Amino acid sequence: MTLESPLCNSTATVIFYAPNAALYEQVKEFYKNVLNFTVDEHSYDSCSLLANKAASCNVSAISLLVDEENAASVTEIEGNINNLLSHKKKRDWRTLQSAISLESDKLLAVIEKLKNANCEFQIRPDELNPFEVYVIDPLGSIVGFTALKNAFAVNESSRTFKSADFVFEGEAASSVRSFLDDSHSSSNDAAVKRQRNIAVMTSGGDAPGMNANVRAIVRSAINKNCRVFAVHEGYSGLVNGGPEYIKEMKWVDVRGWLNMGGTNIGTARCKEFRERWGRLKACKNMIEAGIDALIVCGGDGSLTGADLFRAEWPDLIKELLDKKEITEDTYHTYKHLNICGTVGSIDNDMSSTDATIGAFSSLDRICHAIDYIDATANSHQRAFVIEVMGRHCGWLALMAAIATSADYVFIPEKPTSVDEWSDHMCEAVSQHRSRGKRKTIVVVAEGAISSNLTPITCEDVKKVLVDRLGLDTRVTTLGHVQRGGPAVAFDRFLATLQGVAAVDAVLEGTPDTPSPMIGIAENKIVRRKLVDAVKLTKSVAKAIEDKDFEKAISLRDSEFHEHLKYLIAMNTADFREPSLPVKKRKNFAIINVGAPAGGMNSATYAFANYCMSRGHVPYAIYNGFSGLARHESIRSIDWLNIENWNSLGGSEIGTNRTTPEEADLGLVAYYFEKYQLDGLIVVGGFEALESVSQLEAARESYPSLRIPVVLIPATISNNVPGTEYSLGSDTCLNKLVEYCDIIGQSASATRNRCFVVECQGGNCGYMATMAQLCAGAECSYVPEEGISLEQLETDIQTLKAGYASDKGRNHTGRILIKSEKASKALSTEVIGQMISLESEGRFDSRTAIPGHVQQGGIPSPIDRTRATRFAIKAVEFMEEKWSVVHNAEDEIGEFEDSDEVSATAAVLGIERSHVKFRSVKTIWNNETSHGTRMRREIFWENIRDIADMLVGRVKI
Ligand SMILES: Nc1ncnc2c1ncn2[C@@H]1O[C@H](COP(=O)(O)OP(=O)(O)OP(=O)(O)O)[C@@H](O)[C@H]1O
Ligand SMILES: O=P(O)(O)OC[C@H]1O[C@](O)(CO)[C@@H](O)[C@@H]1O
Ligand SMILES: [Mg+2]
Repeated sequence: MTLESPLCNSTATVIFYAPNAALYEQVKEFYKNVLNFTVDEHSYDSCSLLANKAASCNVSAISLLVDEENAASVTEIEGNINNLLSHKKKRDWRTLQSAISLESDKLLAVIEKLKNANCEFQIRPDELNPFEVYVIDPLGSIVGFTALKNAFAVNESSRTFKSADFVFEGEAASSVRSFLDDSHSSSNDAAVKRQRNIAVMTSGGDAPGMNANVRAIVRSAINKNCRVFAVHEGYSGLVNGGPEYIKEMKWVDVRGWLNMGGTNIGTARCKEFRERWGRLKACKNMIEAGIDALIVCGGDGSLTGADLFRAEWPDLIKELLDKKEITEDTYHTYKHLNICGTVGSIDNDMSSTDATIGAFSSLDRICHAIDYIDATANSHQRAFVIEVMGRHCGWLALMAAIATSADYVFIPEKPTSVDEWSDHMCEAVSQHRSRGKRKTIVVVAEGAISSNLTPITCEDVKKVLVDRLGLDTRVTTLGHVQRGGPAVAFDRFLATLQGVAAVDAVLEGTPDTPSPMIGIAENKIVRRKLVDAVKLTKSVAKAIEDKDFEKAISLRDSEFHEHLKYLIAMNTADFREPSLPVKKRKNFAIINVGAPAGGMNSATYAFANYCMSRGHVPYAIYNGFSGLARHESIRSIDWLNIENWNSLGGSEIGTNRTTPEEADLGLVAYYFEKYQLDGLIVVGGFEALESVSQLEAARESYPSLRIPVVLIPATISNNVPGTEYSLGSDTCLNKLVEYCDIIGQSASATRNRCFVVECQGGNCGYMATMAQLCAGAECSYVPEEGISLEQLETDIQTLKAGYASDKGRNHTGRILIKSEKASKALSTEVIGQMISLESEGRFDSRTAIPGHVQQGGIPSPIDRTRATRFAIKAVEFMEEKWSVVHNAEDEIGEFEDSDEVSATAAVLGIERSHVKFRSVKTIWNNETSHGTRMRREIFWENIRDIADMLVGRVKI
């Protein structure tokens, strides 16, 4: 049914499905006679029809009552709605709710009508100055009317208030049904009664990003009509209970938390919770505080505790009932524990997720420290033994060793025997020294062991280096420095998305759904069964205990396994006998194309080392295709020359945007022939994709180009078709977020000031969107959306309202992010001036442009380690595909192209949860927007919605 309201400034369409005729009539009656909507009638007798309708018309609200029988269709509808959102970019969808803007006199007319019709409704904040009116339709959906131009702005308190009243998103059957029950039975307070109480806790060792996680949980939950409580001091807070430990959180309470290290709600290692009596107390305290759902952010220990609590809950609550400590009613209300884990720990030791919140921040601290130590080690020709945290997990040590090209690493998952470890290490170190290396770095995980499970300490390692190799050796234990400081961008992103997903998960949870844990697989946030994740994590510990190290490694995620294999190969490069027989050894080359991006040098480093370990000759083509064509700038790579490249930004081999056709395709092919190249890795952005596409298309004409070619996307814009991640985008994002933190601090200190920060990214709004999410900026303007005056005005109104409601120390610096190409007419400067003019003297604005700073600097550990992984995968791909393209000839010796052959020119990218090689031809022909020089499909749109939601932005 589509209804149009003459009361509205613009058409408001409500679409609904009611499972029976009586209810259908009731709803129609309500909209038609009570709210005086004009009715344009259609009848829908199935959920799918409704879904189709939803997909085909301009719907701004949807009202659904769904019974159990139709639950499956709800999923279908939600699927359709999501499709609709992603394809048609309709951003004004709200399920199970509608918000209608009216002139204030019309609003008063609505109130009159509701009164006359004897409807239950609420007016907020009060009758004298009403700006929001709510009424519940017979399906249980909230219809809101507001006299304000935009329903979610105004000021902090009303924003919280408003959003708290508006959402029953995606919950479908159970919540709507009980909403309906409540609204039949009782008073104006129905909405308040329906609110769920969600508690959030941080537990175990603190980790950067925990605050971002709590912030996202608090705001997302408030936005979904829930009350949120923080349990302070981890499980101790739950065991002790009471208002001192379990405190309600409001929207403003988490302001500014995004970039704070540690955890502001405290954490603990709580012995009592390990005991049943402690968990019984926790159970009672949770019930007394009225908590319906608990989200625990912590490491493997905390989530093991959470899983145990979940398993025991029925017994615990029954015991409380039997002892008459709770009533029968309470027992029934809280019979099922609704619990969810978000994984926060620097150790990255939890199975079923690629990363835990805090791990990459910690890795960042470690890499910085080792980069610094490198300089002093090099100066004195010393050896350094560096102990890093990670408890029983070697992830931090392994990744740090890769990112800093350490000489050797000790991790618990791959021990050697007591007799052998010193020989192995000494062989690697002495070979590196004999090739001219002046320094030695050995990374030791704090949980390092030998294969009989005896610990290997830094002092043990030092003794061997001194006694056997005579090296001047120092030990550095990095300690808790690794846990401190602000979260890196990735952890803010991970923590925020996990927080939002956790709130969704607990709201969708039913007694029958298994408790979830939120993790990440490559680039995709995933929901896993907590019980399985805990089981798998325990099995790693058990495998180590049983000395089954192969199994331990296989049980860690596949990325861990791969990284370890690659590190071992790279570390023996150039001195062990290559692993391939002579006849399989090849000549492979690497080239950089486009603007510089963090990680380009790591890719060259890993490419060269891995090639050497296999027996291939690694060539570098210097200064792009133009360098090759004009100056024959191609040389084989010398091991010692690239030794410190991992920590260098920019491109050591030089990069430019010239494509082979622009440089001279014939000459390029000639040099490929001359150097007998068997494969090429191109590292770069859009021009690199174009280059690979040209090389692939020219195979028919030039036999020397009939070789596998792999594009490793590398550009800060992250706009390369065929991937959701490009090298350099993480480094850039960190630079930008760091910059925004500093600018934000300046804005805060100056009190009434905001900054418009302009960021790079070409025609792609990815960087601006991510910076908005990770820096907590008020909004971001991107080329894909442009800047409408209406949106700008709304954003300025929100800013004004925000500054007006700031009090005392609550003054916060506000930042707006603008992509350099968001608008042809509205420059950053103009936007800044408009804000200043519109602010009527209440605040002022400044602009800030970080410019090319975003391209440079020390590459982030993510870019370094992914570059390593991708470069080695690319070599493996070339080894595998060489014969496919080399032998692609028909009977008379002509080149014979086919899908299989053309797919040997590939993009190595991340799409959702997978790392994939995909045909450049397919990507170039079907997925590339050649005019705007970027991928056609936008994969980060939901990130924009989340970023906006968490700062309460109103989107027109
Ligand atoms: N098996 C368990 N049963 C009950 N509670 C547990 C269990 N394991 C851990 N916990 C609870 O979780 C708390 C934190 O666990 P732990 O010290 O192992 O840290 P973590 O969550 O693994 O984080 P991190 O390793 O990052 O410090 C413990 O102090 C305890 O209260
Ligand atoms: O801070 P604490 O309690 O000394 O614990 C240190 C441990 O915590 C962690 O930092 C996180 O689990 C481990 O890496 C380390 O072993
Ligand atoms: Mg742990």
